Amino acid sequence: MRTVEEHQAVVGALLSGLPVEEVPLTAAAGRVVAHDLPALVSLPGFANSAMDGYAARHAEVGAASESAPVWLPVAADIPAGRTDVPRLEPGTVHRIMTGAPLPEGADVVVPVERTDGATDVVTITGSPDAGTHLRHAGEDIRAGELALPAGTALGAAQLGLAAAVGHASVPVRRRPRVLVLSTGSELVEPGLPLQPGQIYESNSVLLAAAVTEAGGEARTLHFVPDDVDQFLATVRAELATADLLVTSGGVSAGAYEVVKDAFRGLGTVEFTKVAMQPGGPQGAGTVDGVPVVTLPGNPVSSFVSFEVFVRPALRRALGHAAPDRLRTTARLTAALRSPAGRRQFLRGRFDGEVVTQVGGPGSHLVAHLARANCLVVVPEDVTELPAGAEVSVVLVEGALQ
Ligand SMILES: Nc1nc2c(c(=O)[nH]1)N[C@H]1C(S)=C(S)[C@@H](COP(=O)(O)OP(=O)(O)OC[C@H]3O[C@@H](n4cnc5c(N)ncnc54)[C@H](O)[C@@H]3O)O[C@H]1N2
Ligand code: MOO
Repeated sequence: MRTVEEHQAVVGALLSGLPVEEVPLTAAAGRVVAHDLPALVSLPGFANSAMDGYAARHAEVGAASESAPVWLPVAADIPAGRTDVPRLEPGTVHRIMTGAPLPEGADVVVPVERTDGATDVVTITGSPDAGTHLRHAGEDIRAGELALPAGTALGAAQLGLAAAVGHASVPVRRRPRVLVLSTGSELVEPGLPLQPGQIYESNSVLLAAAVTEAGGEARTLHFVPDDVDQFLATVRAELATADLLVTSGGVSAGAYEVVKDAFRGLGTVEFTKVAMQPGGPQGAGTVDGVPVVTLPGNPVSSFVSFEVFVRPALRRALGHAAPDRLRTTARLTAALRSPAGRRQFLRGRFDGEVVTQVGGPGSHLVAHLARANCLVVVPEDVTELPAGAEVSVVLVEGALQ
């Protein structure tokens, strides 16, 4: 039996770094920066005002108060975007707006609230300290400094920064194209009537969503019954355009294990057992040179196997600096048991402090899975944990929501 880490290494080795493409910022949400991106300009690009008010010399306005106002002529008006800013001559102020370039000679901005707002001669009834409400050139980042290191995931803030420092597009790794194929003669498309003994096919929806969330481009093939020829024909019709094929079902010990039966003959996919639960029966290899990972059919097993093996491999191929989920430790609200010799990935709900198991260990409990926001990891050599014990928790999608 393989350890979790051994099988992670096998799956990880199947996928290599994806080619780099340049995409416009508007299409780059969720992608991963492929090369270090420097700032093309400094931020701020020039000294500017942080407030709407009056650019002044502190020596001339610092003593202003309600009882002893200071009156000064307004020599210029500087809205944001003005490019020809005159120098601030002694004995004058400039009306200035937030983000507008600070005139040379000014060392304070008096907010409009501390004035009468006049545009000819302004009455100043108070002043902040020298240097207040000024933003300095380059205080956030300087031109040439590293803005976004390779491996950064592009969320809202990172995309905003990329634009702010002057990039119109970003180099990112191409999304891996992942084929998803469910197997099982009991499966029926949701929306159609069920006969006794049939169930709705759910793994392809689950896995395709997981692929997308991991940064891949999922293509769901129509599920196939437990028929080796039909399965192989379906796979081969599409495989050439894929970076990875993920199958579900047909890998355990029964009489109709379509995935195992179809791929074992090729000699390029290895079927094995991993010391974990759920997700014991696993397979990985290549078919016609294309990486293939065969996940067990129980929905929770498919989900957990994807989380443990496929997601980190996809994210590594995408160049993520942090391919793994965030983990934390939390205390259990109730005791639990775990089988010896297998790492358990129990479903849990973490509230930011403690964690509660959601449902039992059964890998068919998909409704309970949908209520969980984390996986509680119980090591192979631990069989019992009391309430209050500290456990390792993997925060899966929706954690803390
Ligand atoms: N004698 C043994 N039986 C089983 C073993 C074993 O070692 N010896 N392993 C068990 C474990 S653990 C798992 S996990 C499952 C894995 O089985 P398969 O990968 O072959 O999956 P199936 O038998 O096709 O299905 C299992 C279960 O999941 C349902 N299923 C399958 N595909 C879907 C789908 N696309 N959508 C929704 N539900 C699906 C299926 O109806 C079964 O109930 O084997 C155990 N048995
Ligand atoms: O190991 Mo299976 O994946 O529990 O249900």
